[in-house]
Amino acid sequence: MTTQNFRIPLVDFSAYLKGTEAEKKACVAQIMGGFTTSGFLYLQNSGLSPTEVYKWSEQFFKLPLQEKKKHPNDNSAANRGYSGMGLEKTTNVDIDGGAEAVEKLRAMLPDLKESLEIGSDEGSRYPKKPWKNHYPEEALPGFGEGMTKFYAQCDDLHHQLLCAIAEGLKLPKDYFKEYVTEGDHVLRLLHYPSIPKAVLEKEGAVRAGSHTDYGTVTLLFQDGSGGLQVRTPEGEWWDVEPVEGAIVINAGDMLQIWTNDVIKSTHHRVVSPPNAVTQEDGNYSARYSIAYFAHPDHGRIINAIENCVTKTRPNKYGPVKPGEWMVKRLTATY
Ligand SMILES: O=C(O)CCC(=O)C(=O)O
Ligand SMILES: [Fe+2]
Repeated sequence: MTTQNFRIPLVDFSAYLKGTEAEKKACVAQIMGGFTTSGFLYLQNSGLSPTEVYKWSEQFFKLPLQEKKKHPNDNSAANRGYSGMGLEKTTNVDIDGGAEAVEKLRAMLPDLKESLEIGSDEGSRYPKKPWKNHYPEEALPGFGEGMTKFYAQCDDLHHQLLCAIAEGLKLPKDYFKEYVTEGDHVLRLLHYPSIPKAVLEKEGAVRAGSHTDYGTVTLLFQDGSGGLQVRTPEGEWWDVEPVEGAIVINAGDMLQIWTNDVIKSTHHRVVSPPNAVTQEDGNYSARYSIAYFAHPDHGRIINAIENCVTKTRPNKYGPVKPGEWMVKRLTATY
């Protein structure tokens, strides 16, 4: 593949949800076009709105640091709670170099962001887990309820996307369904604080370092700030400009492993926004995003799908346990 056929299609998902058979088929082809080239697409008319969650997110990050620190994300297996500025270093150097390589990178180029990770809550939909979410209910009553609702809505969209992907791979529509029942997904609220222009324009400075995501797909809601970039096969950085009302969807490592590289889990990062207007004080304004990392059930085994393995495309990855993959990568990057 070359940069020439690299694309991030703008997909009207209502064609898949409510269209005729022909419209559905065309929509599936568009989705696969994105996932098999750039690994990214924009999704419109998904029925999902992040407006309420953005409001909660702004309120959460405005809380005093000592309040936020009452809810630390200090356990990679749980992956729930607050991470302060520069704590996580999103990168892939862990895969080859391990935690030590990440540590070196973090010292040089810390990520300029803070985040709150949220997992599934025990209830009618998901089983009990050994960990609980850190909801700042005292400071923000209703926060937990809002997150639980949005988490499930994102999961519904995840299921619909997996059906479309299965169809695109010529598999039964519910092929993936049995692998995604336990709610091992992560909802992450992200805040990239306002920052002096000079800091972000320093050589190598990033709001979030280059990395791939770990799961099936990521649903990414970004505000109008810009700065998200995806890496082309030639190693150039391609702007994923914000499109109002559209969700950015990208494939993660698990889909790449499952499909033996037919679907791409592409490197992406967040840098200084290309069209940003600086504030009067010379700062870039704050950026908010919300990411939903959908994951297969952590205890399952993922192996290459049969029709993605051919003589010319031999099985590249061994069997992988999603939970082990994620903990290994999170342990190194935090
Ligand atoms: O904030 C963004 O736009 C991207 C964040 C991201 O890629 C991640 O958290 O994995
Ligand atoms: Fe990411």
